[in-house]
Amino acid sequence: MIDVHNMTKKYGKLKANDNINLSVAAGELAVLLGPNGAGKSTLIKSVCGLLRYEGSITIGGHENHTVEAKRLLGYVPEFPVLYPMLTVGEHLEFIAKAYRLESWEERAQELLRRFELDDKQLKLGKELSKGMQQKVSVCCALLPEPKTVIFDEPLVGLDPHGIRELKNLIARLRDSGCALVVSTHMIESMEDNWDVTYIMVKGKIERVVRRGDIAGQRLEDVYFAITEGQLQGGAQ
Ligand SMILES: Nc1ncnc2c1ncn2[C@@H]1O[C@H](COP(=O)(O)OP(=O)(O)OP(=O)(O)O)[C@@H](O)[C@H]1O
Repeated sequence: MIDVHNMTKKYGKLKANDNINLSVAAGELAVLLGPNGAGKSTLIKSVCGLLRYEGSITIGGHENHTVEAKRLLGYVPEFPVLYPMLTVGEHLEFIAKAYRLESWEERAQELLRRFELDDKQLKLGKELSKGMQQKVSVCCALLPEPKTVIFDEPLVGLDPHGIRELKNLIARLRDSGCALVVSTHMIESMEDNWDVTYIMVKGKIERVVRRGDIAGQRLEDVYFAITEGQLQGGAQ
């Protein structure tokens, strides 16, 4: 569903993403790990068509800037961007109209209930706390029932109820055949559900780890072995 092929993104002379190859199939959850500045958000923004890059990125076989690709893709950014003067309910209505959804109201209510926002529907974007904004951002991304969803640090700022709900929702999306990418520093939060993990260091994919490859080991331990080894390697 998501295919990144020989993708490089430069900011001036800096290669924030250096010849990245990544592939996520339907029903697969890919975790993206890496130290601060490794290039995770740059990769995610490139996949979502928000940055220019060299190489190729397709979603469901469609070049990622096409309408067909965008219809398949949901994106939960690291920092939620809401319209300050739209209410919570109006955000969902806006998405429904933009995607020309039919019979969306029931789903919208279910999403809002799940994240305890059903009594906040008349609140304006600018009146919401950071965590509430994050929850609205998740509801907006999932309302069109995308076949691929990309989450950039989705659990940051959520309360314990929100964290549990989002983790359950991510597991359900995976079971229902969605291709998922989750970038996170909270490695333990994904221990139960991941299929493949891409570990990024200094703009490159340093290691691709499949669950079966590390039987008995914790993902966190694998991560430190690779990234701390790299830091020592970098000093050579
Ligand atoms: N708009 C920009 N202009 C110039 N350099 C940028 C820009 N955005 C990111 N960078 C640089 O690109 C590199 C990768 O940044 P990126 O935000 O992708 O890392 P990250 O892995 O998501 O980090 P974090 O875990 O801190 O969110 C960093 O060196 C960063 O300074």
